Amino acid sequence: MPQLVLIRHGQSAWNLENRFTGWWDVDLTMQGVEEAREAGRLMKEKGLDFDLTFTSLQTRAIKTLNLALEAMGRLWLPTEKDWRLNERHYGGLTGLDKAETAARHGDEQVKVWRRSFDVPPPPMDAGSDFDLSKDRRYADIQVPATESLKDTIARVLPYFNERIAPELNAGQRVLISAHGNSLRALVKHLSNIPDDEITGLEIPTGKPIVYELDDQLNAVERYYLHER
Ligand SMILES: O=C(O)[C@H](O)COP(=O)(O)O
Repeated sequence: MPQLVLIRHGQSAWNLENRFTGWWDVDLTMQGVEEAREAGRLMKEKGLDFDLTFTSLQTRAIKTLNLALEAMGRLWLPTEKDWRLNERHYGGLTGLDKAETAARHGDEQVKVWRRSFDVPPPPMDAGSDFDLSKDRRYADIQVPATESLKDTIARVLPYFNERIAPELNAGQRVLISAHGNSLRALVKHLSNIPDDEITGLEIPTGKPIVYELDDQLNAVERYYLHER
């Protein structure tokens, strides 16, 4: 039975500061580092092991993966990094304080920007302090100006189908370290969750989610490892 584990990065500096982050490359806090190590210890203690790992091009997810693998004695495992596992791009909200933005635009509007399925936040202005279009890691792609969850799914899913699903089908045990919304995209697909329900799913930082999949890669079971 194919085995897939998903983990959202540990607490980041801007999770702590309550700022919209998206593609901006913030580091883990000390708590985030500890969450990642604890996730690795838990996976080892529960007897989980992997053959292949995948992550985004963002420091917080890469570090979470490495800290968890280190705790498992598995830093040597192969890792593929791809921008398509990045967090949803937060557009012009990037860097803003979530509470201040709600005070200015209202809770309802901020809820739409954060949790609607297909309404993207306002686009980022070219040349903004948080514009990553000239970042070397994105030299080969068009960096989005903003993304809804639907837009995020439109790049996460093809990547999953092209690069990850064939490995699962070949019997490889896979660990993916990514972000709240890129993981929502995957959970929506694997667990067949409707558009209007997926936005209610909150994924906590640093808690491994275990998927037991059937041969068509549909979820037989999905659970948080710390709850078993
Ligand atoms: O990008 C961010 O700010 C967070 O990682 C996820 O934000 P959200 O909870 O608003 O989707």
